[in-house]
Order: sequence, then C-alpha cells, then structure tokens
Amino acid sequence: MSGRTTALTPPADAGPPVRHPEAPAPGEVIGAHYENCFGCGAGVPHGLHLEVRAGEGVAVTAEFRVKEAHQGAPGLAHGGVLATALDETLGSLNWLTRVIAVTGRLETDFLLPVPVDSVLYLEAEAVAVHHRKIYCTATGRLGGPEGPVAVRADAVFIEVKVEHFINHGRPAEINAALADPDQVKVVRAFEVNP
Ligand SMILES: CCCCCCCCCCCCCC(=O)SCCNC(=O)CCNC(=O)[C@H](O)C(C)(C)COP(=O)(O)OP(=O)(O)OC[C@H]1O[C@@H](n2cnc3c(N)ncnc32)[C@H](O)[C@@H]1OP(=O)(O)O
Repeated sequence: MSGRTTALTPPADAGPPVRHPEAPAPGEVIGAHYENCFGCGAGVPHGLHLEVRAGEGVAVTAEFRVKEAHQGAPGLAHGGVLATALDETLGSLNWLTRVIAVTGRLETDFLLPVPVDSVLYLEAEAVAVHHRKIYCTATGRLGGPEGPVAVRADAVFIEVKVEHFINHGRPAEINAALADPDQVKVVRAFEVNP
C-alpha cells in the first residue's frame, strides 16, 4: 500500500474551486494549450480539435465531432477516444483557476454508443479542491446540450509545477515549446497565479 488516497469523492475538509480573476469570460474560447496536443492542438491531423469555451464559475463546454479516424467498432467512436475528449475538457478547467494540473485518475462510464459524424456536447465542472487535488466531473451528450448522456467521467487532477513537463518531456519537444513565445506566454499566465 502506498498510503495515497486516490478516491474520487472529495474529503470533508475540501474547499470550493476558485475562479481566477483574469479567467476567460463566460462564452470565450479557451485556446489550445499546445499545438501538438491530441485533444486540442491544430497541428495533429487526426486529433480531436476540441474547442473549449469558458462557462460560469469553474465550468467549461466543448464540442467534439467524431471522425472516421476515431473509430473503434465500425462506424462507432473508440472508447479511448471518448475518454480523451472527457479528459481534455476536464483539463481545460485548469485554465479558469490558472493552476497547472495533470490527470491523476479518470473514471469513465460509457452509456450509449457514439456514431461517427455525431457531435458530442461536453460539459465539465470542478467541484472541490483539497491541497493539490482538484475533483471534477464531466458529461458528453449526443447531438447537443439537451441530448442524451452518452459518456460521463469523474476525475482527480493533481497540481504540478511547470518543471513536471520540463523534467519528464522529451527534450526535442520541450526545447521547441520553450523557444516558442506563444507557448511561453501560456506558461507565464500560470506562473503569476497569486
Ligand atoms: C512547457 C510546456 C507546458 C505545458 C503546460 C500545460 C499542460 C497541461 C496538460 C493537460 C493535458 C490534459 C490532461 C492530461 O492528459 S495529463 C497526462 C496524463 N497524466 C499524467 O501523465 C500524470 C502522471 N502521473 C504523475 O506524474 C504523478 O503520479 C502525479 C504528478 C500525478 C502525482 O505525483 P506526485 O509525486 O507529484 O504527488 P504525490 O504522490 O505526492 O501525491 C500528491 C497528492 O495527489 C494524490 N494523488 C496522486 N496520484 C493520484 C492519483 N492517481 N489519483 C488520485 N489522487 C492521486 C495523492 O494521494 C496525494 O494526495 P494526498 O494523499 O496527500 O491527499
């Protein structure tokens, strides 16, 4: 036993997530955090190309159109791709709190098959924070905000420093990212987090 608590239910002394005063306004698109991110980057031809919008509080929405490259069974989205869409949407919540965090645990329910060409309407919300742990939840509805829930997830994200990426990432990509002024701007926004 490691002694780590990996439960998805926040402990009793967890606090509410706090929206950063300079977070994107509700309705505003939260840009991609990295051009080569499979979830949001424009530089990945078969990626999900999720465009996430800030919501009220610490919540976001996103739309994901399932493409042929995302199939598992014939004509249906792969479960791992759907989990990625949920993960990416949940990860975007950190842009509203301006905390850098990575997925520690992601528990996914697949409730309905999701056909190619359908649009999954995703909603995610942070529900609690306990030290470095951020508890959050997401749903994906078929067709639009009123559609039936096809997938859902609960997750715990763990706050990390930017060194997490510098120390663990492959040097070629890390060096390229650090040489890119737009990427550095993304990181700086987090470093001034009060
Ligand atoms: C330059 C480029 C910059 C780019 C920036 C933006 C990128 C954004 C990318 C976003 C992309 C989208 C998203 C992605 O795809 S993120 C990619 C997928 N995720 C990862 O790669 C994470 C890999 N894991 C790790 O690196 C470490 O295990 C981490 C950092 C997570 C913890 O190791 P660390 O040694 O630091 O921490 P600790 O062991 O002292 O634990 C600390 C606390 O956390 C709790 N805990 C730990 N693990 C888990 C768990 N599994 N479930 C629940 N809870 C867990 C633990 O119990 C403890 O709490 P407590 O018991 O004290 O209460």
